[in-house]
Amino acid sequence: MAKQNQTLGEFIIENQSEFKYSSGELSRLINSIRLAAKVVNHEVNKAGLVDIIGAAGETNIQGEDQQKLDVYANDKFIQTLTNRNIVCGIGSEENDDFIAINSIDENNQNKYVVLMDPLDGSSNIDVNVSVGTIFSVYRRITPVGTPVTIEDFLQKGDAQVAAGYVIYGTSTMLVYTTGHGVNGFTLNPAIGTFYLSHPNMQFPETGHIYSINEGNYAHFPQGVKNYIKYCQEDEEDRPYTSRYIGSLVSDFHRNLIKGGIYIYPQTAKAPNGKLRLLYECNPMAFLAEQANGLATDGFQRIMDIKPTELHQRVPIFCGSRKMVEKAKEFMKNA
Ligand SMILES: O=P(O)(O)OC[C@H]1O[C@](O)(COP(=O)(O)O)[C@@H](O)[C@@H]1O
Ligand SMILES: [Mg+2]
Ligand SMILES: [Mg+2]
Repeated sequence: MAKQNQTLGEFIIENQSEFKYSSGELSRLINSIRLAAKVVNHEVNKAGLVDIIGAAGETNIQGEDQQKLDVYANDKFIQTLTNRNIVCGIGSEENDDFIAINSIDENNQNKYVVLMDPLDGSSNIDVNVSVGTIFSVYRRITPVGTPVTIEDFLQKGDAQVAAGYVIYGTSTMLVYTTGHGVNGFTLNPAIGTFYLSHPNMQFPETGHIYSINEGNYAHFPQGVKNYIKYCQEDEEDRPYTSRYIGSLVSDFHRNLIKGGIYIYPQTAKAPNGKLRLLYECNPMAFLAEQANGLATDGFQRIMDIKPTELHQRVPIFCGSRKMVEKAKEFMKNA
């Protein structure tokens, strides 16, 4: 039973037995994410100083200019996970291909793969708006003792054993699930410890906030246009409030606490939307469903989608159950 203000370390140990493969390895993996989050948090908090902000001068496989903090966060998470001798592979937004990692004994004994978005909301780094890190964890499907392959990464979201995010905002929080509900931990920067501040987080059944980049309105599918009109109508408990931070983690986190829906749909320009299935949409979908919410691509559950590529994109409708169901209705009837 989660105890308020329990430390993250205590919580991990106490809940280890809940996990069917519990051998302490997943706990060590979550602990290494905790460590990397603290290191990155320290750097993010300085994201006004000249040597921290701005572009790193490289472009990633998505064609985006990598920010210095994208690269820094990527390096820190890869380093920390590798040092813990716990993962056999990492897939990252900032690396074209997956990174195979052999166990220290060089017999490919590690069982987990991690997919991550090391710095989410990169466009907000230089303007002092909250950003995040997103992670998703799977057990490998190829035999232990052999090198990891792309198949270990292209698993449906339903096979995730853990997922979560770190939000670097007014406070720094780590929010995650291992399939037994969603819990949020706040970092006390003075002593560098995460404390359980948000036990058993739940999406309110419905809400009054919709989050979508309306700047793309002209290019949205008719179903999305109709749903936005519905949100803006002067009927019943509407109009809803439009809130869009432009960092998926921050928009998701606000809606998780207050009730709301986040939508990044397909557009005429981006027929599969913008967000990446493996390290943005699947982890948020696992969290959403574990918190009594929903996540679809407008038609089917995100976690039912069989991935085909490491960096594939999908449309996403995610948040309070009744709001996502309503949006789905509009997509179906458009
Ligand atoms: O500026 P847009 O097109 O609205 O996109 C914003 C979305 O893109 C993202 O920034 C993509 O994530 P990255 O910053 O990790 O590339 C999301 O966090 C955010 O919700
Ligand atoms: Mg992102
Ligand atoms: Mg990113």
